[in-house]
Amino acid sequence: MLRIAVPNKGSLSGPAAEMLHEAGYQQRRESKELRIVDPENDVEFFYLRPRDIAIYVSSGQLDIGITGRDLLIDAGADAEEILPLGFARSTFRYATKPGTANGVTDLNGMTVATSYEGIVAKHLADHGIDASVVHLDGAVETAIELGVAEVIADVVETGTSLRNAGLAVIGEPIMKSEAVVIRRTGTDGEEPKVQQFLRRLQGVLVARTYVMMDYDCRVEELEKAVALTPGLESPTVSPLHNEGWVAVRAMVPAKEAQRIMDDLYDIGARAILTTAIHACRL
Ligand SMILES: Nc1ncnc2c1ncn2[C@@H]1O[C@H](COP(=O)(O)OP(=O)(O)OP(=O)(O)O)[C@@H](O)[C@H]1O
Ligand SMILES: O=P(O)(O)OC[C@H]1O[C@H](OP(=O)(O)OP(=O)(O)O)[C@H](O)[C@@H]1O
Ligand SMILES: [Mg+2]
Repeated sequence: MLRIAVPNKGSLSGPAAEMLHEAGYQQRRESKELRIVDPENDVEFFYLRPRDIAIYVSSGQLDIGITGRDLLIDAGADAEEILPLGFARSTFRYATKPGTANGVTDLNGMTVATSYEGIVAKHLADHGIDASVVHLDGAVETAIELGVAEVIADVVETGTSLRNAGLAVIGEPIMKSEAVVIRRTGTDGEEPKVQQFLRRLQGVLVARTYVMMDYDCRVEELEKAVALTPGLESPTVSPLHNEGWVAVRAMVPAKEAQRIMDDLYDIGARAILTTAIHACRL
């Protein structure tokens, strides 16, 4: 049975449960459940603190886990990313009151407050900066106002928390993060159960980002039309009863669907329609 760690709380837990549900896996019914077995899919889910997931996976007790890239790196555990999942996107950045510093090279001798001590200590060391790091559990934006630090390093999503605290980011992002699937470093990547789990999640990602597009066009315009809708492998082209016309079917990125429909219309395609993809195996 595949043993999988999933976040039990915080920004990652809701979207992770939703994605697993879309991939056909049973999920817990109430938030106090710490572990459930999904016998039909031969999987057991362990609901753990997102920050701890890399540690459990690196210990070898659990096969794979879902966590944030930033949390994985911060843990410094023996685990590696195998599939980015496209949700819980954020950047990790330094921020100060305006006028305190302009970038990491100005941080010598300062104190940096953060919940991600592993990332920050390494980043400072990599840049040869001698600064102190104070570990706080959360709400680190307040640390500057209360005199605990001159600088913070924290997750930034919309930037609202920083603005509310009168802080501004400095320097380049330390890293970009999103939810990721992880496994113990160096484990067998070909394990069929793991591969099947990854294929299911990839199927959800594709179903979320692509739509199916169908249209009719004149044979003379087919090459131009196919250039607009190349599909993943190649589009399906079927003859129509009316001679000189074909029907074309291809997957297109959902974000570009409206523009592609306009372009197809302009070259004479008609009856252009899109349908949602519910599930997929590439
Ligand atoms: N607005 C956000 N706030 C916090 N984390 C976010 C946000 N957007 C994305 N994330 C990602 O979610 C993960 C942090 O989740 P975690 O559960 O540890 O903290 P949280 O969502 O702040 O919850 P809590 O503060 O209740 O512990 C990180 O990978 C982080 O990059
Ligand atoms: O850029 P934003 O959209 O404002 O999001 C980022 C903020 O959200 C998180 O805090 P959270 O609310 O989880 O509280 P915490 O700091 O106590 O974890 C994070 O630590 C930042 O403070
Ligand atoms: Mg938080």
